[in-house]
Amino acid sequence: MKNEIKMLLLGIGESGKSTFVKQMQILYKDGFGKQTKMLYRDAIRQNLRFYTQTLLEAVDSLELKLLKSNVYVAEEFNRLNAINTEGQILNKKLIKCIINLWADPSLKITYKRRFNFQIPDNANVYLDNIEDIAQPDYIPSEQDILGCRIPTTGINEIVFDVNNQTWRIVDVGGQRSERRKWIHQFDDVFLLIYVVAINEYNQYLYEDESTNRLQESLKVFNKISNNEYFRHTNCVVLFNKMDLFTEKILKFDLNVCFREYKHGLDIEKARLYIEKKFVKKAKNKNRRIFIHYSCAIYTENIEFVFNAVQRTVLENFLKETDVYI
Ligand SMILES: Nc1nc2c(ncn2[C@@H]2O[C@H](COP(=O)(O)OP(=O)(O)OP(=O)(O)O)[C@@H](O)[C@H]2O)c(=O)[nH]1
Ligand SMILES: [Mg+2]
Repeated sequence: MKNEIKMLLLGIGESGKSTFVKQMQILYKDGFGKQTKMLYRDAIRQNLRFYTQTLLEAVDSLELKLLKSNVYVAEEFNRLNAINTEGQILNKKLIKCIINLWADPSLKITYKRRFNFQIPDNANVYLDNIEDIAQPDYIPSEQDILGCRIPTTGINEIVFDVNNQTWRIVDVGGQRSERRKWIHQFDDVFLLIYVVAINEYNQYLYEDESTNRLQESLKVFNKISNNEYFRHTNCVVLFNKMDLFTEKILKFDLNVCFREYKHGLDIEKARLYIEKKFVKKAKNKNRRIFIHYSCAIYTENIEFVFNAVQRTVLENFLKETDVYI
């Protein structure tokens, strides 16, 4: 095989690229050291404060009312949040405020209507577990770390060996401002993985609240899959966040994203419809596009997907060498 296989992860912001890399760290390297865990602990606490602030702002914009007893709590939260600008600080008063606010029926309703504003679909997990996360001796578990959101700026790389093969996985930031850096990573890519958060069909971009996320992802895939650089590059489209998709698609129709879609609230039909939309974009029919579905926060699932990806690479490598025999 090759000395080193370079695999490039592309996809718009929040699709799950860095989560995939975290899984490689767990599966094929030595997981997370103490120092890294402490960095994630702080980031998780920051996530918690930010989610509460976002929900409070959304309560206002949706014109909902907090319980009378929580009006003061919200003011107190905003005051403390503004003083303690270091996001990782969760003192006792702040913790109490967050617990009370998260228990408020209006925050729960707001969270259910989250497609109207910007908050991740898994924000509830940390909010539900705030008491553990706030403990002074809290050390995040692997699962906590996999759920943590830190947008990538610049380039993030991981190199590891598996089955006598060295892999270099390159992860980039997917938000619009980050995408102009992508081109610097296009050389020598043996395998391109384009990650799509399939559940985001009713959400709008963080950086532009008038653009649907799945539409943006399709547009970016169109450019990438037809880019001269990748004319001969093996390409996997990874439809990620299947756990959130299967839950959401039974409640929210896909026609909010594709107006012509008329198959109703059906997981299989919606999944295949989206898959076809992506496959159709890749015009070069001499190169196969491989499709996989995933839930990047589950280690076993990503192990399974990565094994399948390795088989794909091996088969293609054999085909390529055939040509030279
Ligand atoms: N429930 C669920 N959450 C996921 C899944 N994959 C990723 N996430 C969460 O989605 C959020 C965004 O994931 P990231 O890996 O940071 O996304 P990214 O593509 O690296 O984003 P950028 O760095 O901004 O380009 C994180 O909070 C992850 O925990 C999934 O399959 N299911
Ligand atoms: Mg990232």
